Amino acid sequence: MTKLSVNINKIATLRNSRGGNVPNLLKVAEDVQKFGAEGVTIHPRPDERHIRYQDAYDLVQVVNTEYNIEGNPIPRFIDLVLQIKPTQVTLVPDADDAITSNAGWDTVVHKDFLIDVIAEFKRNGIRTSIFVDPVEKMVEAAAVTGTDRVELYTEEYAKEFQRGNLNGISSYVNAAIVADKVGLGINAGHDLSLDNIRYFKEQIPNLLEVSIGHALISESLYLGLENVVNLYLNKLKYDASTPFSNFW
Ligand SMILES: CC(=O)[C@@H](O)[C@H](O)COP(=O)(O)O
Ligand SMILES: NCC(=O)COP(=O)(O)O
Repeated sequence: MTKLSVNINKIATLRNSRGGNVPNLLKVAEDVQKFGAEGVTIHPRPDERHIRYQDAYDLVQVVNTEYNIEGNPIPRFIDLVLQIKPTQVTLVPDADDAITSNAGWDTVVHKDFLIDVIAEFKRNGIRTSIFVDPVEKMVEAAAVTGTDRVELYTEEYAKEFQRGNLNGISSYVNAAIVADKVGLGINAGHDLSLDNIRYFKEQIPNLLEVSIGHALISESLYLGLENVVNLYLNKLKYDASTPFSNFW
């Protein structure tokens, strides 16, 4: 079975744009789990432009499914993860100024560093995953680091799928076969959506988990828009000349 972990970064982005607590991040985390999501993902970045480090601590009270924390293992991030001890940590090599994650690890070049960080997380009972491009060599080298899983970076797949190129899946299928061979579990994420998720899952049956944020939150807006516009219209039906017109 493939677990769905909902990335709630975008909820924090929206909240931070006004400085208050709307939308309420903890309530959204509670709700997505109530609606069936099997995990909650956050990706705090050093500038805290969306998820704040304090959010990561606060979420501990409400995440009762799998808690996945993603990020670049700089010292502050490592400390945060070791204090919280989430279900899983996903290591992503993103630059401080990256708008979003834009590359997987070079697991060959960074092998020694990854071995050390992963050992530390695993000593603390935290499952580990490394964000990688669907490149066989990177998956093979990931296995050497001792990680439990890799997360396949799916932006390229999503782009090709949108162009109508179903062959865009082939490097992912190969990477998944290699991961299986070297004993790594397979997660996937980035730009997965209602449009492209089914084909991905069909082609990679041993997919353990997907983390989805940007599209899922956007789709929730689109799919909820009609309902909310109508709720407002109903509220506005009140007419002062017939004071009881809004009572039904
Ligand atoms: C690793 C990955 O692909 C996601 O964590 C993605 O980076 C989400 O982060 P943003 O919500 O900041 O785009
Ligand atoms: N690990 C991927 C993730 O958490 C969500 O990425 P996206 O759906 O926001 O592109």
